Amino acid sequence: MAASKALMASLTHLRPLTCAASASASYPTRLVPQPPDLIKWVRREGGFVHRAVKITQDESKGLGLVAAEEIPRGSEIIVLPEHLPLRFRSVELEHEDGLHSVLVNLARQIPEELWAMKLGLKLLQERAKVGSFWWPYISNLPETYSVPIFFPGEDIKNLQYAPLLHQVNKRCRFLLDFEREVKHSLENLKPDNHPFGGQEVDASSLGWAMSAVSSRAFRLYGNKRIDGTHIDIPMMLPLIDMCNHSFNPNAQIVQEQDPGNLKMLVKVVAETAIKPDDPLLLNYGCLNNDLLLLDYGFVIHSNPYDCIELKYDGALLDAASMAAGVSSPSFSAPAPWQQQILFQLNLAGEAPDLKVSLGGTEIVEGRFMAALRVLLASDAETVQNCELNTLKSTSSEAPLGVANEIAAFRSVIALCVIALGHFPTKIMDDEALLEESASGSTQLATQFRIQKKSVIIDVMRDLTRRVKLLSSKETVNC
Ligand SMILES: C[S@@+](CC[C@H](N)C(=O)[O-])C[C@H]1O[C@@H](n2cnc3c(N)ncnc32)[C@H](O)[C@@H]1O
Repeated sequence: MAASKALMASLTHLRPLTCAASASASYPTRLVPQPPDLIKWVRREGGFVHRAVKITQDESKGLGLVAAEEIPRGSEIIVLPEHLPLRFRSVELEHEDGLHSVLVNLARQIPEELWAMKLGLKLLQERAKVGSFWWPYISNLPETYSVPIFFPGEDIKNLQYAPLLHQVNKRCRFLLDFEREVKHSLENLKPDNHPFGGQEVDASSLGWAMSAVSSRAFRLYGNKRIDGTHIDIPMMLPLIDMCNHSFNPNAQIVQEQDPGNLKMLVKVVAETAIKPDDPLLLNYGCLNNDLLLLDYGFVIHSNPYDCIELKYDGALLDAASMAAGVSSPSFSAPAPWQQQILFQLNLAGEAPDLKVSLGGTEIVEGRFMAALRVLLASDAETVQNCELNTLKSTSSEAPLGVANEIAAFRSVIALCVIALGHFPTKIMDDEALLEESASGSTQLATQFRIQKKSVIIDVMRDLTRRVKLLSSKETVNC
């Protein structure tokens, strides 16, 4: 079967666009068994790769780059000339004698939040083309991705966290709908006009391309707008995208103009001195585990940016604050002056944003903190004498008095208890499951939900400490 597929590909000058079933999450195989040497290719194409750079297999992160010898701080590690990054250039595509205007039209149907699919179309096109300039790069890409759109249904449920389930379902639904759109646009196209050389494209190959881009592309400066600001463009950066992620990176990406030809160079520069055998690590962004799992297929233990999302709901908040000892909270029936502040916080009104978060660097999202303080206060004047920014900040010390602050923190603690109770399993059960030889996706889903529960527990700990501290202090008024 595989041999006949390969034969077909060579006869038709095409490469098949399939997405293999996921192997091990940490060791995904590459698109071809022995892909070309990426470092040599980058150098051959006029790029620079520091002699210390080697590609190696990391224990849990797939392939990665390491330094074989010391690299001093500030050194250039990789430099890519302008023609190596892979990007979606609609203007160029439209001018290619109408051949790929199909791609441009398809790209227009992709919602902005799924930008990775747009560049994914270009990646699929290049993957299908024999003789593609980027084949040495594309053949080095993983064959499978550990993102949840490829999880079995049971493991999507195993995430146990509604906001992420919603995002995963949305992406799966999009891929199925988009598959139909793509098939429809490709119907009756002559082979010469077919952007994928006549090959079938389905939800699985679209998912492969979207995940390849979301887990590897970087959003960099593109051309300048008239006002001098730069357009943000996602690009796939050969070799640079072999760097794994850390919130404490030792390297960073910089863009510079080549003084010779004024073209844009993309560089990786050592941010710290890098010791022999150290991995070369970039920071993909201050991302919570939802985004890391959804786009990159991994989660970070004790991620300082991880948070949980809750809906601002008056009835639930009344229940939580009553459980915390507040006698008659007014969350579901705010006074007009309180309602007015909720409007300002966009927690009430015609199109309110009711998503609030706990955890991360803020502990309690500013808008939510202000709402709690205001709704638990009884004196309009004291509240109106306070700046909204002061009310939003957890580091402002009890701006409406100690009793108010304690009631607000206790209400959040009670809310955390309710949120924890919504998870069908306890951390202990999850940890026991991880001890068993569960599949890669079950392990990822389990690690994800353990981290979410840990965020809630950490918020409770932090707020309990604050309540204790406040209880021992005198009343502080704004
Ligand atoms: C830009 S690529 C890096 C190269 C990749 N490891 C490979 O084998 O091609 C990003 C992918 O690397 C893996 N990765 C990067 N940083 C990681 C980390 N800190 N923990 C776990 N996996 C990581 C994830 O699979 C992610 O989707």
